[in-house]
Amino acid sequence: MIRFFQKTYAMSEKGAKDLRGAIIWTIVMDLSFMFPVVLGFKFLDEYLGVLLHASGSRGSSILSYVVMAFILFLVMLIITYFQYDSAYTRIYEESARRRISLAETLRKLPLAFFGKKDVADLSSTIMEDATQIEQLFSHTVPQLYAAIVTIIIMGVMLFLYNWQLALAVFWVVPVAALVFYLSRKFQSRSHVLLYNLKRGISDSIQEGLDAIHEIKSYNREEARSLIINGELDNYEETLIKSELLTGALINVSYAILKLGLPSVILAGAYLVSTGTISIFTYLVFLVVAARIYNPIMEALNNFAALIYLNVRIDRMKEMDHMPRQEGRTEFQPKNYDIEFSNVDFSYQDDMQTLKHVSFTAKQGEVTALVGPSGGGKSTVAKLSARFWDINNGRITLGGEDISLIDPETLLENFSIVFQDVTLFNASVMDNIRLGKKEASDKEILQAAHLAQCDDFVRRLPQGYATLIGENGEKLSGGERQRISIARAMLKDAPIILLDEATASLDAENESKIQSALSELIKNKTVLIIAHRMRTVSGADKIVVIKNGSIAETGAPWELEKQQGIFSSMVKAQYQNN
Ligand SMILES: Nc1ncnc2c1ncn2[C@@H]1O[C@H](COP(=O)(O)OP(=O)(O)OP(=O)(O)O)[C@@H](O)[C@H]1O
Repeated sequence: MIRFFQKTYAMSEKGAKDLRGAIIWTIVMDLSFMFPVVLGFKFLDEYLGVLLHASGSRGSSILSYVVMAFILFLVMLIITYFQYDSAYTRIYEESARRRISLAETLRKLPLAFFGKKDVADLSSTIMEDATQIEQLFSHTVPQLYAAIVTIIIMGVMLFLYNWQLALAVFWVVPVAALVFYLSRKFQSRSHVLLYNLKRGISDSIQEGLDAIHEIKSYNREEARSLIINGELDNYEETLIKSELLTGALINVSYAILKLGLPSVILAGAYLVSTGTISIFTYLVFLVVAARIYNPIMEALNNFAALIYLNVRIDRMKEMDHMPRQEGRTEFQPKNYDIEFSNVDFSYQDDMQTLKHVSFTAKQGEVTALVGPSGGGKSTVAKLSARFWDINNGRITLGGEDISLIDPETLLENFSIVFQDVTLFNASVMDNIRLGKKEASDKEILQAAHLAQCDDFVRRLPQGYATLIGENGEKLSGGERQRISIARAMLKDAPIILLDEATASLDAENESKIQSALSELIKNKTVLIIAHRMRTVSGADKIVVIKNGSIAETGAPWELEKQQGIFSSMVKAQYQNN
């Protein structure tokens, strides 16, 4: 049973055990709700038995019934407490565990996985889905399983008591369940459809918000609204259709269940008239028939909710089964040379991005990746830090295969300065501190100074304590980049990955960043994505990447002599300047 719950509901072992406990307590609670009915019948049997089936005998006093009722009330109270504790407290604990485990999964996914589209989707899986699931687990699931077991127990007891009337009570249940079962396929399909539509809408909204500047500057607000409105209309239409059909099927099931009571009335009256059963038995079944269909309807309702749960659980399982990046957490390389040997890589199955890429970026040297746009420079740089795992070949750091090293451990050795700097709505100081969380204020100020941040920070209202807005919106591109360089300085990792995209900066800013960078890269393994040939002349080694393959490699002066791609790029750039 534990295994079944773990597999079906993507639960931890402890969570599955707690769910079993919640179900057992809910069964006990459901059965305990029959205590007053049983006591009532015993009372009726004793006091009115003579009238009903000529066998009553007054054994107990009314006071003893009051005492028994009080004791039963206390027992029911205790049972309800345990049911509450098992269904709510523990299931919510499992929910917390589930969220933590999803967050852990995210940590182990390749960095490249976190495209903008997926981030909206992932946060909705962690927050919204996990909340829905926790509600279903605390209410629906224990109630459903408990209702099934309770109804079976009561059914067996009623059949043993009188099979003809039990048949009159229960014939409707399999028929109603059959209608429900037949509708299950439809419900399940429409829930998957609705869920995916909803995910699509949140992606579109997220995308719209992310690109709000572009949308406004190109006057695309109306077109964008039309797209989102269209998606919302489609969702609404599908939702109404699904609700109508699901509602209709559920109501057919309810209507069938409602035939149960008239069946008992008719069959009971007939059996009493033929003297097959006593009026007392008839009464018992009438009371049972009046009470039993509500829990069955509830069970059917819960069953419908469970179908919805499955869609969400499947999404969680999908996340759980995504390929994770794992590896050794101890890593002491003998040096920091990065070596690519025959590396093949593709983002999508049908398109190879890198083909047989081999080169070495040596420690203490600057290796510049150059080549036409879209050739694969950024891809090579990111692969060296294991943002993705490669398809073929080997990438080593200090002779050790990086695919065997835990990505977080590996990244401790990298300082990365890319074009798209991410800043947080915190102070300048705290944004730089991201490079080394235990750094003292003095170290941070030193790194900021080296990265030429002092002059622009001085102009900010509270200096280094100024909050810089969502993703540093109050700063210019060059200022953001210098903060990113300060972070890298502070981290002082042995390998530097640098996207030297400073072409958009003015001359003063550019020279400041260049001097900051020259401080940063001293004595490190430096892999630089170079856009300007001027800066590349100082590199120790050039690797020209074109169409995903290495076209040329060597020292700048060697390549200039070859009159190949590199030399024509250098010439083209000088002609343009
Ligand atoms: N996340 C991604 N998913 C799918 N394809 C991608 C992804 N990132 C890059 N590509 C594709 O891989 C190829 C190489 O891209 P890459 O960014 O490595 O080139 P690049 O040489 O750095 O270009 P640029 O100089 O313009 O920055 C391109 O065809 C690009 O469209």
